[in-house]
Amino acid sequence: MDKNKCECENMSCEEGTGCSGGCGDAQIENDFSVEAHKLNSIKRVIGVVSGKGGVGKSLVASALAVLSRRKGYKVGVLDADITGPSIPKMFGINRRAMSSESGILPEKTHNGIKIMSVNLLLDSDDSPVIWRGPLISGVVKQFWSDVIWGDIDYLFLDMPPGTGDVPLTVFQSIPLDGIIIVTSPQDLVHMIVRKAYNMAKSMNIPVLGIVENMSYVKCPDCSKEIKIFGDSHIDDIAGELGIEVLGRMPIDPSIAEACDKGEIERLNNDYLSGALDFIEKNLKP
Ligand SMILES: Nc1ncnc2c1ncn2[C@@H]1O[C@H](COP(=O)(O)OP(=O)(O)OP(=O)(O)O)[C@@H](O)[C@H]1O
Repeated sequence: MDKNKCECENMSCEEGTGCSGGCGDAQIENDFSVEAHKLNSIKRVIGVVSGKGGVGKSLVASALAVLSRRKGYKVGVLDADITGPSIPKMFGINRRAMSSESGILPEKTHNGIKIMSVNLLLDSDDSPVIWRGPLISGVVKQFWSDVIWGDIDYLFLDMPPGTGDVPLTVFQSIPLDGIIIVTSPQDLVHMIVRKAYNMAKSMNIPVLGIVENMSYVKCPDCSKEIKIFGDSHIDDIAGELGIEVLGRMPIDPSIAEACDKGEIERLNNDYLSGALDFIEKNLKP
């Protein structure tokens, strides 16, 4: 078989890039893993992914970190969304990260969540990151190998959006214990979720489940739930793929306000508490 032309039907397999999904001759080497920093003891690594941008992936990663910290776990958030880093802003962090002879030190939030993001290394928050894929992947690897996370029970990875080259390299570089797919209710959702699911499966990474964001908005006067994007298909998709629906979040102005003010740690809702219960049960630190 022509090595540049894979005839399998694996969704992450593109002509010229080879196949990562187990189709014989055209299989590419899929282990680009890097060693974690020697001072790190990270028990569980959970990737939060989305098939496309803007669906609330960073919000879900941050909210899960906040909930698990409240339960007393040692928690970190690795912002692997290098071209659209939003984690520091959600936590109200605008300091620059420090380094020591041994490595880079993550910043700590008010409640003690450790954060690393490219925004903590740039001169200013609004400097654009106009780098190509390999450079971006290199930075994510450094966040794993050069950052002194120390002892962490749960490290949440805010993955780069989509199912292209960069998220693929992150999948291959960092030993993920599982991923959570974030989506919004819309017609394309079947295809988008399946793509993210197939990508994780082709890397042998367990898919923990799906979180649906922006499921509805509650009328402030009559509390009626209005489905702005139409009916949800998330149960059908989850059933088809044999995975769990871990939570549904409405469009909630208090969430948007907390994110904008950098006060996500003050949010008090239980939209994702079921998701954390599931994680605790299935991925004990
Ligand atoms: N359920 C919600 N209710 C209110 N606001 C929301 C909700 N979900 C997301 N938002 C708002 O949308 C913004 C963008 O969300 P977020 O950064 O999590 O998306 P993303 O999927 O990570 O985007 P990207 O893929 O571009 O990085 C948040 O900062 C927040 O203000």
